[in-house]
Amino acid sequence: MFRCIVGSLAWRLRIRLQNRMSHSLAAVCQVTATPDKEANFSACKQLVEEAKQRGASMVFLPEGFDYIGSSREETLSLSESLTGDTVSRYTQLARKLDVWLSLGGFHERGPKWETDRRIYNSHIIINEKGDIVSVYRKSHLFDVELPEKGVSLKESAFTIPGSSLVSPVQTPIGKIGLGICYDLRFPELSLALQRHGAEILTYPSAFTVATGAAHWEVLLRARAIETQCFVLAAAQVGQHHEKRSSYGRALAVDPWGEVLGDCGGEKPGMVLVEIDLDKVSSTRRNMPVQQHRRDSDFYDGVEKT
Ligand SMILES: O=C(O)CNC(=O)[C@H](CS)NC(=O)CCC(=O)C(=O)O
Repeated sequence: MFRCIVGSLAWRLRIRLQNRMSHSLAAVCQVTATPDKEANFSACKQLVEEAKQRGASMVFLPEGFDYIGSSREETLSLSESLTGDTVSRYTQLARKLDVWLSLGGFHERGPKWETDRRIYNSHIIINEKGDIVSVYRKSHLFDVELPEKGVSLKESAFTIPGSSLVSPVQTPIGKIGLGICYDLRFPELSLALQRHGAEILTYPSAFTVATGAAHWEVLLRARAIETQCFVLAAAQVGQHHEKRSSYGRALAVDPWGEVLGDCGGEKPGMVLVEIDLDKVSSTRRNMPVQQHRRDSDFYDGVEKT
């Protein structure tokens, strides 16, 4: 009798632990998108299926998962609305596989598309039922010229900046704050999301090779350390077309700043990482930087000398 009770308790505990583990596995992916939307969907679908099979409850795809265009014209003409074919295929995939998705940067036609032909760069969260639960539109646009590094991109030539941050989303792996790529360079954004309750920050990206080599890992780890959040960054890797390549190294970082997973800089793939939210609470408890932060007046007011 006693052994039976102990046995049954142990069994239940094991199931509880297993559930907890399997509910907190995240798959952070990297892909090489091209202008071919069909091929991109099929490559991403394969990654999502594999991630699900390996136990992930949420899968992260990078900025430009839908496509990377080879000219401004092509980028614009391939864009769709949230009700278009591409997003609807992903909502069906999420429902069929019973998995959450972060679609890191969708080329979304703007509200006045017919007249101005402008798009948003939108990070979409889809739940396991296939509902869109959040859309964040990239608010810092990458208009950067680095002549000595061969980088010249002007995102604002075709993209409208989003007008606000969005509330962190409750998911099976934790509360997720949404950013996109270049947003990573603005700690104000990550701190604001942390203040609004984020436990995990996400920066799906298509970093250039030159800026990635210099800044990618440092920035991601810094954002994790400052906010004491997990940071998940799906990435584009390799050559998209004759004019553009991306740095890769999709990364998962824990709240202490340790790299938990790294997809490398070579080819498409994924890393599976356990999101243990106890790491968030213990890191914040042991070093309460958010409580030590002074109010914004303090940093605004510099004493005159
Ligand atoms: O253009 C598309 O289709 C998708 N969007 C992008 O690839 C964006 C805008 S050009 N890329 C970045 O923000 C790179 C940032 C970067 O490399 C850095 O901050 O160093």
